Order: sequence, then C-alpha cells, then structure tokens
Amino acid sequence: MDISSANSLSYEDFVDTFGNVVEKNPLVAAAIWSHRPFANLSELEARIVEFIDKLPESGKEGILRCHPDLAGRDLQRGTLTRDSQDEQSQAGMASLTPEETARMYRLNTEYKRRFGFPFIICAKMNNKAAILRKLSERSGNDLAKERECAIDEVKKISSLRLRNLVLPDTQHKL
Ligand SMILES: NC(=O)NC1=NC(=O)NC1=O
Repeated sequence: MDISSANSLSYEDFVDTFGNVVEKNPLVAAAIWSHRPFANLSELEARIVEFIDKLPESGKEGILRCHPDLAGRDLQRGTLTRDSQDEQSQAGMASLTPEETARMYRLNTEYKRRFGFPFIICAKMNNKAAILRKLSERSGNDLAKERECAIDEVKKISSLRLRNLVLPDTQHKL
C-alpha cells in the first residue's frame, strides 16, 4: 500500500497492519494512529521512533523484552511471528549446527543475565558470523549503552518491516 492508503485505514485495520512493526508491541501503532495523516513513509517512521525515544527506561526495556531470542526457543518450537521467522531464517539462524545453537543459547543466557533483556540485532542486516561477533562484543557494554544499542537495532528492524508494508515515498520525477 502507499501512504495515502495507510492514512485511510480504520483504527482497527491500522493496528492490524502495523501492530507488529515493533515486535509484539501493537501499542506503538495504536499510539501513533493519532498523528495521521502522515505526509509520507518517513513521517510515519519518525513517529514510531519518536514514541520509542520518549519512553522511560523501563518502557524501552519492556520493548526489548518482547523480542524473541535469536535461534532460541520460539525458533525451535516454530512459534516466532512471521516477521521474526523470516528475519531469523534469512540470517541463517534456522540452519545452525548443534554446536552453534548451543553457543548462541549460552551467549544469549549470559547476555540476558547481565542486562535483563535479550540480545537484539537487526538480523536482515547481519549474517551468522556478524551476529555471533556482535553478541560477544556488545556483552561488554554497560547497561545504559547496551540499552540504547538494542533500541537502535529495534528501530532498524522496524524500519525494514515498515518498508515491507508501505511503498517508499514516490520519488517526484524532476
Ligand atoms: N533477538 C533478536 O534480535 N530477534 C530478532 N532480530 C530480528 O531481526 N528479528 C528477530 O526476531
């Protein structure tokens, strides 16, 4: 759909469409609906970013906790959302060796124990090697820095999901 179609959606259809742009957080779509009509895709995205940035730390951590582990229980059980399934598969998470799966589980467990939320990275912008490397690297961050790093990754994931739903702004031909 294009941005004018998105602007014309009923509240229910808007949340049905955009409710998982931020993984398992339909509140974000429900909240930004008030800002329609959106001039373009960029404004819609900016409203999502603005909503996330204005959350208190506890709210940001709540968003992070709604994300499934990479190569974790939900992937093993087939209970990922379609978006996450697509993203994780594309990054090779569904074809890890048993050793790689065990390493991801161990690193994810240590990371969650340290930070209190799961390791999050935009899977579509990374591959298996990059994910493992960044998981190790970021584990050394302090809480505040890592929270912002994870939120930045949520914004990248959301941006890609949004572009799957709404046609980019039509470039005005000069
Ligand atoms: N913990 C995660 O990073 N999860 C995910 N990243 C994605 O890009 N999709 C996910 O499900």
